[in-house]
Amino acid sequence: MIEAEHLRKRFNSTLAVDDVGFHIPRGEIFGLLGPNAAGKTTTMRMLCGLIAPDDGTVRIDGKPVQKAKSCFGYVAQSFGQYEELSVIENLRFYASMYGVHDAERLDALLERYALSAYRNKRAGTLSGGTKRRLALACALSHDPDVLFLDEPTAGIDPVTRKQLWDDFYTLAAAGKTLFVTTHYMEEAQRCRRIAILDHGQMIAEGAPAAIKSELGEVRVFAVRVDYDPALTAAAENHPGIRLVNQFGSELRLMTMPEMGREAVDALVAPFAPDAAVYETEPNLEDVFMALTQERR
Ligand SMILES: Nc1ncnc2c1ncn2[C@@H]1O[C@H](COP(=O)(O)OP(=O)(O)OP(=O)(O)O)[C@@H](O)[C@H]1O
Repeated sequence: MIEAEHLRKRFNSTLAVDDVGFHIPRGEIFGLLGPNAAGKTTTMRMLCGLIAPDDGTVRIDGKPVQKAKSCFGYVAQSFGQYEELSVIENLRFYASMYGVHDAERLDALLERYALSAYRNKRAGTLSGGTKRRLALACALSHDPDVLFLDEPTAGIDPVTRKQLWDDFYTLAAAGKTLFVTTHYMEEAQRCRRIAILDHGQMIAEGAPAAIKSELGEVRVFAVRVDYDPALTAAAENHPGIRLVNQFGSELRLMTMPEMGREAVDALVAPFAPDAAVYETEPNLEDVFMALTQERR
């Protein structure tokens, strides 16, 4: 449904996107993950035809992107609706841009995205979650096959985020293709496939579970210990450790395969003699941090 090949975009001295491509079939939710300034938004804007690539091609449903605009909807990172207009006025406006004047369809969208109660409220007065639902309803007003969502749940609480994701799954199950950029591991984990972008380059692509194999042979140990700067420094300076990451009361250590349990115990003991240490599987955050930090 989305075919992008060898995309490249430069802004003055910054090579924002460097030879990026992917093929995304109908009905898939594809996530583009990367740190700040990795090139996610620039990639998405090229996919939508909002900016032209310096190199490379984009086809949506087999058509060049400029001829496929009615096939997709775009939800920008920042609220793109008119704050002074009411919810229904915004929806009518977006629908009319695509030649849709079907009042029943718009009422159904308000109902579907729990917006009926806010029908005549000014968009600027809505909560963050309700604004996201309005943006989604506007992007879907012409019933597109593809939806581009730029950080769709940034700044949204976990309950509202889950509700939005339930909506995304419903759309994918109905055959829509969703392309999502995100910083959140939990969100990336929900995608069928993801690509990790760093400094404009794709450094990994695949199903979230499969992408862990990009790390090669590593072991991950979790130490039940509160943050201790001395232990963290010792771990960071240890030649057998690839990644050190504190999560609340758990210190995660990604080690080279030859560094085993005894060596981790020996490292931790002088700082936290009673701390429980156990071996675990790498999670997506471990993969993301290791791949992006090592490039730095
Ligand atoms: N219009 C522009 N003019 C100049 N530089 C730009 C422009 N748009 C993006 N860039 C640069 O291109 C690089 C990639 O930016 P982009 O916004 O695509 O990254 P991102 O991964 O979406 O980041 P974030 O997660 O912070 O939104 C950055 O260095 C940014 O400063």
